[in-house]
Amino acid sequence: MSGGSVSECKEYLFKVLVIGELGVGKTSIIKRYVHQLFSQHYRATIGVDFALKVINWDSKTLVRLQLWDIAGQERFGNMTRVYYKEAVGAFVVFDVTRGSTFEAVSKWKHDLDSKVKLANGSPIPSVLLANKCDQKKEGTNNTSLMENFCKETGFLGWFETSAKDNINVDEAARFLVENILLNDKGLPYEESNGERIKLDQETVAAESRPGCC
Ligand SMILES: Nc1nc2c(ncn2[C@@H]2O[C@H](COP(=O)(O)OP(=O)(O)OP(=O)(O)O)[C@@H](O)[C@H]2O)c(=O)[nH]1
Repeated sequence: MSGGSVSECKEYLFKVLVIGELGVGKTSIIKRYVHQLFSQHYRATIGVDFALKVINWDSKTLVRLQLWDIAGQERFGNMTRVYYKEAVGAFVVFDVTRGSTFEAVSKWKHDLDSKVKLANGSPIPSVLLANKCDQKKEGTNNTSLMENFCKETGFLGWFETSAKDNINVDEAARFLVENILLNDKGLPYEESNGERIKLDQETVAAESRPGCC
């Protein structure tokens, strides 16, 4: 009897945080990524919300990306330590139309790095999202400034995103997952088995998983 193909398949559950100031578009980015939806209507997130994206990464790897949408109003409170626990990656989001939200990025990054680490003590991989780029003033090019900022603050990289126009959302997620997989620190799904985090069924959207494993 031939065998082995099932056991060769790896499944991961990655907890990824989405943090940043109030109203920068955290919920919208997740909605765009998971449901391909966008709404102009603003409803502040209270506490934390979850969404799940299942990615057939390749023929042997399935990634369950659990996105934790942490309300901007939860800023640096005691609860963030609880929310951050066991995260293996993060997006820090700011709104390109509001400078104050960019100024707050360093604080979010510092808060993140002080509260969660990889098993080897390194900061978890994080990516900076300059959201609402559909509203960016024409002719502004901050590429070198942003690259320097990422180097100084320890972000792996940055993307201009628009949840509204679906710009770079998938690309940013792919980039982060690639880096998380390099660390390979996610728990194999069998070990975590859904017990670690109870998902709110109403906010969970799982894609079907054709073809993999
Ligand atoms: N033009 C534009 N508007 C956006 C974009 N992303 C989000 N918005 C709008 O910005 C507002 C806030 O978006 P949310 O996704 O609720 O922001 P949030 O960061 O989750 O807010 P909190 O949960 O309160 O911290 C909403 O009115 C969205 O429609 C974008 O890429 N472009």
